Amino acid sequence: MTEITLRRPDDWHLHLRDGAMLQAVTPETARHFGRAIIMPNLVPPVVTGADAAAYRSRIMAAVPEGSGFTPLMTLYLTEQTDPADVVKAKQDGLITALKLYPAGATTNSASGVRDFDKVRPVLEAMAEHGIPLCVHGEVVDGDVDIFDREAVFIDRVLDPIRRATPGLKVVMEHITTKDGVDYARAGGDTLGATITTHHLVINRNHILVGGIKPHYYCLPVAKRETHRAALVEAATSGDPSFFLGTDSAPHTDPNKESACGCAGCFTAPNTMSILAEVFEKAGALDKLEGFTSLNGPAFYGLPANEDHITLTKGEPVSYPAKIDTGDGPLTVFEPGFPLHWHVTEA
Ligand SMILES: NC(=O)N[C@@H](CC(=O)O)C(=O)O
Ligand SMILES: [Zn+2]
Ligand SMILES: [Zn+2]
Repeated sequence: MTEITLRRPDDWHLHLRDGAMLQAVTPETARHFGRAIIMPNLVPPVVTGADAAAYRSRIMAAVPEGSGFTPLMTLYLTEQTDPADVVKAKQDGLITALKLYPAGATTNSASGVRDFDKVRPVLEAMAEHGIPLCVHGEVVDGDVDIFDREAVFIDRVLDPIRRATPGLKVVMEHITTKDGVDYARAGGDTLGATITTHHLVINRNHILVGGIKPHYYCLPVAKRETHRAALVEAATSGDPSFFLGTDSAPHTDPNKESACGCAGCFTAPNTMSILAEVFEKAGALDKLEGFTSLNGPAFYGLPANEDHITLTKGEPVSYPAKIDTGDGPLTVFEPGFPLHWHVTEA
């Protein structure tokens, strides 16, 4: 096969940031994607319906003219979140989901949840009104090894929350382990999982062997190869529980290439090329559309995009190694293999 046409894809987990970075990265996603779930971990975070409305306007101002890109807004769940504000924001069409960050788990998560009992009324209101909860699924306990934090979160936090709040729709964001795959697969209609582009490509050796590679450092951190293989198997299986959330998470080079570098991989520009390569290698190009364009909308109860994009296979394509932003240079994720597929019509 040398050409493939898909319903226009959506990105169910995306960081656009704010200010100069927002201006630089929004066109990179708007070029190929129809919609994206916009993460609320700004400083300060997007916590109220009014915050989401204001952020949405700033994003729309950065969307290139003629693009049909639609940001789907989320609120950052805190111990102070007011259930009534959440329900009103949903009813006003301002938000699509809420985001749960365990306090301290990842970039800008200081306002996240420490005591899960405190957010129970919000979770109950969300279950009642069909508002999905997107979850960064890692415990933060100092005694839990960073490579085990996802699996422990499922047992200690996620499973109890789901049992206590029947009907709550949950998305396990950016799963990185076979444990995550198995739990998502067994979870029925109210449980979905996003998988990033980079976790389909790298394992922990890519970060650490032959010198430390800060541009491969993200959270949850990439795990050993057996886990990467389980993610590829899940993404390419056609199981509607799994859909694309790139977690494209831009940080400038000085912030990545530092003694204490930020977590996040910037994959917006080349994600579709990388995914086509990964799915082709797995003999599953026919499953790409489900993963990028159909399973996500079905989980969120939204229609798939009406329009299409076409990818064509040819000589290796190159992407800029970096893009310039008003905040400084930003490195584009380098998959480490040639990319033969590129988007020829979008
Ligand atoms: N994934 C990351 O490594 N970083 C994200 C936060 C997140 O999604 O956990 C970021 O905001 O930079
Ligand atoms: Zn996260
Ligand atoms: Zn993220």
